[in-house]
Amino acid sequence: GWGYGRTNGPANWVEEFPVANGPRQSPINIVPNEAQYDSSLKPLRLKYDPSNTMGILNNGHSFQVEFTDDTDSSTLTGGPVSGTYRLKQFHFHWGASDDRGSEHTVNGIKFPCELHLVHWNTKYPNFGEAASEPDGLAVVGVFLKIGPANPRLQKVLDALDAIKAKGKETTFSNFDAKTLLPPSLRYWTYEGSLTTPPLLESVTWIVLKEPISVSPAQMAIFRKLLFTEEEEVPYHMVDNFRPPQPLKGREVRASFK
Ligand SMILES: C[C@]12CCc3c(ccc4cc(OS(N)(=O)=O)ccc34)[C@H]1CC[C@@H]2OS(N)(=O)=O
Ligand SMILES: [Zn+2]
Repeated sequence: GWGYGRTNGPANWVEEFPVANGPRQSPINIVPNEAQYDSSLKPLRLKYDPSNTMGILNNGHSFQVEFTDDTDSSTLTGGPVSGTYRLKQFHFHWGASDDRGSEHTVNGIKFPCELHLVHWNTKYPNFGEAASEPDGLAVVGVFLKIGPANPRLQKVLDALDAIKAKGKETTFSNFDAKTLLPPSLRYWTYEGSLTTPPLLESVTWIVLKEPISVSPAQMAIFRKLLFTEEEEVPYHMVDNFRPPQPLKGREVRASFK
């Protein structure tokens, strides 16, 4: 199956997923000077209920914290979207070293890690259905920048020992995803896709301008995870990011001047 290696990585995905060369692929390089300030963009409204936290899973490509999505208690509204989008999961992408790891870049700058909070449009019956609609998903991207250790991130990192190998999951409860957001919710937004197969072109991307901090020691904890299953030859889960894709004429809007 697909992965991030030399023979099954982002350059090969088009063989099985031809949409990889589609008109609205993600991630992209964001050039702030070319982003159009749009005064009609509304403030982003994120309301997360910690009691919706279900568990934490190593899916072999990243790890994700999953939320129950049967009510409107953890939602994204406002911002560039209309309607209500429910939080389904959040996950990360990171590098083998602190000089790379993010999917989106800013003026070509890579961050060591990028957080994605994945939400689906409640005008569709469920997450899977929404994922195949052009306005089905809204993903909030948050850059992580090397700095002081992030105490809110630490609660997630402390759970990783229990999900070291692909397919492992464990209980994880009462996590307030809001604590992973920076003070400012100023954002860039553009129409894009999933950044992993099936690369569906169903995502309204909302990339926050302000990063949150992560320490080098905390980055080392991400890198102890494995892409591989317990019985297999172990490969560390690192460099699980897709590089920026062609903009193909898309506009990137800014919620701020
Ligand atoms: C399409 C699907 C739902 C969404 C989804 C999928 C796969 C990879 C994904 C990667 C993401 O990561 S990212 N970096 O934010 O893009 C975000 C969402 C993803 C499948 C899984 C179930 C749905 O498939 S389905 N229709 O039920 O069979
Ligand atoms: Zn992602």
